[in-house]
Amino acid sequence: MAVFTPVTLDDLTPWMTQFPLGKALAIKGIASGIENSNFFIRTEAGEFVLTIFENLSFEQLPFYLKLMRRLADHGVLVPAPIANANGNLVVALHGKPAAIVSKLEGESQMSPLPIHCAEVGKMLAQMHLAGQGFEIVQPNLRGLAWWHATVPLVLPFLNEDKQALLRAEIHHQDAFASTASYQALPSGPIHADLFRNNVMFDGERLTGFFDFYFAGCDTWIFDVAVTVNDWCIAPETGVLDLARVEAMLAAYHAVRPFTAEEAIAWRTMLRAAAFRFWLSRLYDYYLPRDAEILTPHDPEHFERILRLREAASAPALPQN
Ligand SMILES: Nc1ncnc2c1ncn2[C@@H]1O[C@H](COP(=O)(O)OP(=O)(O)OP(=O)(O)O)[C@@H](O)[C@H]1O
Ligand SMILES: N[C@@H](CCO)C(=O)O
Repeated sequence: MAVFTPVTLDDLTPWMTQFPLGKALAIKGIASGIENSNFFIRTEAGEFVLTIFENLSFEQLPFYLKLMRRLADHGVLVPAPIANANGNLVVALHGKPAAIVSKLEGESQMSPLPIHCAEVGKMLAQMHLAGQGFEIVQPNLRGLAWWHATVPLVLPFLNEDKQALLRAEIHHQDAFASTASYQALPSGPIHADLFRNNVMFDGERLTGFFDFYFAGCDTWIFDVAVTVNDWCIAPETGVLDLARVEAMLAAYHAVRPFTAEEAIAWRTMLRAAAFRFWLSRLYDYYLPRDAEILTPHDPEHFERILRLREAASAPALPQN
């Protein structure tokens, strides 16, 4: 159950009159998802998704909604936010921020083949390029500063071995973040959570990226690493599947060539991407917010991946 704020058709009908979508005809809560209240809605203009944001504020939301609007306008397949009569993309519903976006066709591909990974790599590169020059700068709120704030909170729950791993990795990431190679990495708005459950496919055709609510400004190569660490692994072990890694990286590189600094950063970024989700999963596991996280994700999955990425060299990035 992921509807924290219920909405009925009677609630929706007067609220919808501010949107150019005709009359509201039906509303249905979406069961999956752990962050927000999501609904499929049908209006005279078609099918849409209504989201009520449970944790993000009115101040934070324009970054995400305007970014999605910009990406959609540049031909990147993402849900297009719908503005109300005053041009606002975020409007209060039951006292909380809410937005309507277009509904993507298709479903998540949880057992991707190299062809799916290539589609994701290509669209990810297109997304990075389309985000260049985006006027709102909001940092990745799960970046280095958040890691430093969060590591001390989870350390008391961990055994010595895990504590040592967490400490050593944040030290390694700090050291790399101060290098000239890191400073030279291309950056801009990134999705930052492009897991398989945040992409839709219709067969082999990618129909869209969604769930942009962890997006922020950070290095593009970190976004690639997050994506590879979920799409291109054996799910039980976290070991990289070379055919899928190569398919994703080659497709990305064909649209937006990797730089020499990114090749230097690659292995550290794969570790950073594993570390980020190990840490957030530890935090959600040991310090859950109210009753919202009903089934916390398994932290050990990303601990395993971090250990693997530390121990073994990563497949090289393509270079021109
Ligand atoms: N624009 C959209 N088009 C089609 N389906 C959507 C769209 N947005 C959300 N959904 C559906 O709603 C579900 C939950 O959405 P979403 O993943 O954004 O929720 P969430 O609360 O942020 O969850 P989580 O953080 O666990 O991913 C998705 O798995 C998807 O099936
Ligand atoms: N993708 C995150 C959840 C937040 O969307 C995880 O698997 O830990």
